[in-house]
Amino acid sequence: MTGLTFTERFIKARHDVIALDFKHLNDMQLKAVMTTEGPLLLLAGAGSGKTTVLINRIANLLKYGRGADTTEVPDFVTEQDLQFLEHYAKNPTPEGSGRALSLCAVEPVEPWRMIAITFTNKAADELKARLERVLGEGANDVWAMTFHSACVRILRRDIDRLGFDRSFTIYDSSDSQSLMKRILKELDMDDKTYPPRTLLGYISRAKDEMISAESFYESADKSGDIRRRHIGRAYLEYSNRMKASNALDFDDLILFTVRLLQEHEDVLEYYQRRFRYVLIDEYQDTNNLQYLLASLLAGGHENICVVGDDDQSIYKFRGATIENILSFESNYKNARVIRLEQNYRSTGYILSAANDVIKNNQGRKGKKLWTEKENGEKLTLHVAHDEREEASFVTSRIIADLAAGDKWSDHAVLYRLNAQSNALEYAFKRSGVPYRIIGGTRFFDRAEIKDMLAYLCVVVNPSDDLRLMRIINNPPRGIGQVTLDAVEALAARTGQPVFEVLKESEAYEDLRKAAPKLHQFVNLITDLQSAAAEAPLDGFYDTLIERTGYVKVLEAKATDENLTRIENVQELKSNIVNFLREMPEGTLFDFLNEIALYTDIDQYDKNADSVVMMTMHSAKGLEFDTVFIVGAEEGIFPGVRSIGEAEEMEEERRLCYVAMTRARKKLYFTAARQRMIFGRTTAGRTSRFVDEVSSENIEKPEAVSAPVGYIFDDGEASEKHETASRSFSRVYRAERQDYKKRDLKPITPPGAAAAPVPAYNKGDVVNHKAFGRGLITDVQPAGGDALIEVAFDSVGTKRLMAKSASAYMQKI
Ligand SMILES: Nc1ncnc2c1ncn2[C@@H]1O[C@H](COP(=O)(O)OP(=O)(O)OP(=O)(O)O)[C@@H](O)[C@H]1O
Ligand SMILES: [Mg+2]
Repeated sequence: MTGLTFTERFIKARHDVIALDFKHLNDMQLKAVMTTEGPLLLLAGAGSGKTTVLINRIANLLKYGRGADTTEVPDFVTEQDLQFLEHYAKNPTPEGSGRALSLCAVEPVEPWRMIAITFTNKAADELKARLERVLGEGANDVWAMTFHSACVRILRRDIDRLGFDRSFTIYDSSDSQSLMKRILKELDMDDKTYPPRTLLGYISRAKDEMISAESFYESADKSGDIRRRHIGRAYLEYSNRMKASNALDFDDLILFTVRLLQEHEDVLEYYQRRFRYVLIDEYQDTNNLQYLLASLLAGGHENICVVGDDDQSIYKFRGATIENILSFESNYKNARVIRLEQNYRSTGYILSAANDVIKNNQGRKGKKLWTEKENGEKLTLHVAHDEREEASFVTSRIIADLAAGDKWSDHAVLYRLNAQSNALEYAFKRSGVPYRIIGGTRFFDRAEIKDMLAYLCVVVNPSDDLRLMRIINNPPRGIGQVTLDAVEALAARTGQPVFEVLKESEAYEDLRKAAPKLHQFVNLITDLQSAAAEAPLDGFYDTLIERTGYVKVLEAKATDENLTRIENVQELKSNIVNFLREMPEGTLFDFLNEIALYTDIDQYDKNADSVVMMTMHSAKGLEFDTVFIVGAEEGIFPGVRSIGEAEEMEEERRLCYVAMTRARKKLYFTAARQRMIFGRTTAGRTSRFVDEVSSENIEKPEAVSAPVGYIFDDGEASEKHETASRSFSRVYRAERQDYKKRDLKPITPPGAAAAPVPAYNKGDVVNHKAFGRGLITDVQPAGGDALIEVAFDSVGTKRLMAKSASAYMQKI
């Protein structure tokens, strides 16, 4: 150690000791973990360990404090200590670890001084879980959460400064849409000319640029452009209503937090002082507001670490801008940039295929990932006749993998559009494949769940007009539409929340007749409020069901649909119970907070063994052994709208890159020659992205003959195909209708209709490829097929369709 000062020796020894703790990382990753002070951009490709670095960086800060930037030696370190460290770095022993830690932990950072932001709750949970594994309880105090949850926390504390009440409610996108629909009606605007979704898109973009409703309207008014003026009025009205209901939408959460921090210096100072370290994952997908928020939070210490990949930017349509990542170096003067190039996730063929695709994009920084892994299996392209054959291909591959020892949850099916999940769901249900669908009609989107949540919200915040109007006559209380219109008109005229109008209903001429009923409703809500204050949440939920009579009404007319609804209403209680398990002191208020932030990804519980289905967008950051990218057809993926639009096409290609790089070992592309989607038949040739994969990386069927063109309606499609396809499409539609009517009773594939039902009988012992040995306990004829119930030794009882099951299940 000659030539080095005591300090230099200490710094080196400390570095080496810490490195022992992170020896699972490569050199560049370790460097990123040890670079704790100042702005740092980690720009790296998919699967190169960005998120891994983020987690280890937090672990390092919590355990040792500063990284390689330490310049001071703590007073208490003696020459003897240093010699011990130098020796320990080379020959670590379990006995020495305590002493080494106490010497190296220079300034361990308190967990609450860190905020780590990711995009999905799932990712945030994973972050917390991984931190907990490394650090135990202490990890709980790290703010590891989504942008939205962080904002809710900040706003709950100080939103009164912006003239809102702290008990504000949060509107999800469908709440916003209902509100917008109502506004359009009142403003006499045609929702065909001004689709609510489009209007909300404008509003969202305006918010992202921090253009208030007032100034938007003002400039629209001056412009003389009638359309813009209408949009401005809708925006203005929307803002006013939100304010009156004390409600915030998802964009507001971030916008208001940014405003709060910009307008109130003491609040800004509080957070800037508090958060010494700000870390952000998936930085390529931040929009302007999120960028501002990150900059504000990090403004004090400027210890901001952002990680991202310009090739994975897939949220341009939401206002995300790659600029945020590309201009990081110019925004922060002392910014350091670390690049990672080794991919640890995927096998050689998969990585090489992903590189084949993404290299076709022009505007990119250009990087090439490499892997030490074997080449593995080539990609597979399967071209099916239609979406149902595609689905059965996926099913059979998954079941074959199960037979070979894989788990269901090793498999993910990714699609471009939620609607594509339908055919897959049917196939999975018929074959007993457990699956989890993320997105689509989510549990929380069901009408009955929205009703129950509306009750809960109104109990907490009776000024929430939108939700109150949803439940005021639901279940029916004899309050007619005329009365409801009058109530709303009065609320609008007097500028009061609907609930206040109801309370004084006899004072208004228009309401006098209905006043007793309206009062009953007011009493119901106030009673529920006191019940909520007294009972624990789960007990209160029972009271709510009983007092509102919601379930009783459904029971009175016990159709299948109503029974399912009752089940769902009950199922919400499982959420409450689970919530209370996690947070025993949790209040109704806390529960609603959590629910309001459920995004699609949250329902994906990694512990439950099931195949995961989701859009490619939702798959960001996740990884699976086997990935199916379904619907790889021109017009579906890439979508029609991107065809002929260079920029959009690049975004689709990035999405393809994201999807492909989710796979660890096996990657399938599947396409259908014709497809029924949104009630129409489409036909498209195989996706250009598949063509871009070099032939040495993918196995393709010999001759892929496919029609040219993208979307036909049924008539056109049948002209271009043989008569068979016309009748197919009609049969298929009819069956599908039938299927809907009979709920879960199956549809029969065309041609298979005449196939005999496999002869399974009650009492037969069977062997199923995926589920193993089972005993048939029931057989019921069902629309030309049979619904059989099998008690399996391994997975318990399952209900399967005989025809689908026969491919995987033999009598023994
Ligand atoms: N140094 C390493 N040695 C072994 N495995 C690693 C290493 N670094 C990361 N991994 C593994 O590689 C996989 C991908 O890591 P991670 O999810 O952190 O990548 P990422 O860059 O965040 O990917 P994405 O761009 O998809 O978000 C994970 O399974 C992780 O455990
Ligand atoms: Mg990641």
